[in-house]
Amino acid sequence: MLAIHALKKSFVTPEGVRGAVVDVAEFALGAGEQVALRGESGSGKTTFLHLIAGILAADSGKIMVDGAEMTALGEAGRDKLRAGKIGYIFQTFNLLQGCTVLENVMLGMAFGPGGADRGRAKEILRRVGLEARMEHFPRQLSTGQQQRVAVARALVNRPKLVLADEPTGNLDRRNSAEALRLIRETCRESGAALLLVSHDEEVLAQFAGARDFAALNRAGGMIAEGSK
Ligand SMILES: Nc1ncnc2c1ncn2[C@@H]1O[C@H](COP(=O)(O)OP(=O)(O)OP(=O)(O)O)[C@@H](O)[C@H]1O
Repeated sequence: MLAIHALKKSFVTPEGVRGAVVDVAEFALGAGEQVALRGESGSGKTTFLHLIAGILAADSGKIMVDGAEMTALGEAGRDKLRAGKIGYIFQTFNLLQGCTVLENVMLGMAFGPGGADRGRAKEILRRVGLEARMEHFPRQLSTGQQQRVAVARALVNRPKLVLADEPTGNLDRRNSAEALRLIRETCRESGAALLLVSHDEEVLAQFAGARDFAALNRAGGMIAEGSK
């Protein structure tokens, strides 16, 4: 489902210093597999997930997603591959405040393989328990409900791979447990693989054998002060 080989990404700081942020030799995820990575702030985890999703272009290396090579594509090709195969759940939800719950989910479908499908959007919103909230705006929802919209948007296109970046970081303990359960259940139901990154030990404890992203990433994430 996901295979990564010799993946590298560096950034140039405003001071003109180039530093390696991601350097991952090998990483793989099987179809339907659920894996958690323990990643501290600054470890490069968001950059890693953005590379997999094709939001960022890699400097070198290879990322294969469901048989397609993300790293061989330009920006438009990466956007298309992401829309077709990947769902992304952000810590900050990334909902459009001027759009209703239903519109937020339908926008997520607009670039997907089947185009916008109101019936499917409603079905997934019912699945996450937001049947009565479809015409509400994000600000009218609790944070836990907003994250459920984000989960629905990530899953609406039936992606093969779901990436979750600190998905419970803005939720209290009860909502966090609920959101995690919902993410795992909906991924399982739709056969999507799940790659979740978090520093929350309670979240990580729910996954058998959560791995340290720091052990995987030879670059160590943070660009060191004064490094060249
Ligand atoms: N576009 C960019 N230009 C320059 N440096 C960047 C850029 N994006 C990220 N970085 C740097 O790369 C390093 C890792 O950032 P990243 O966002 O991947 O960390 P993270 O592990 O997700 O941390 P956090 O949880 O705090 O977001 C940081 O030192 C950051 O300053």
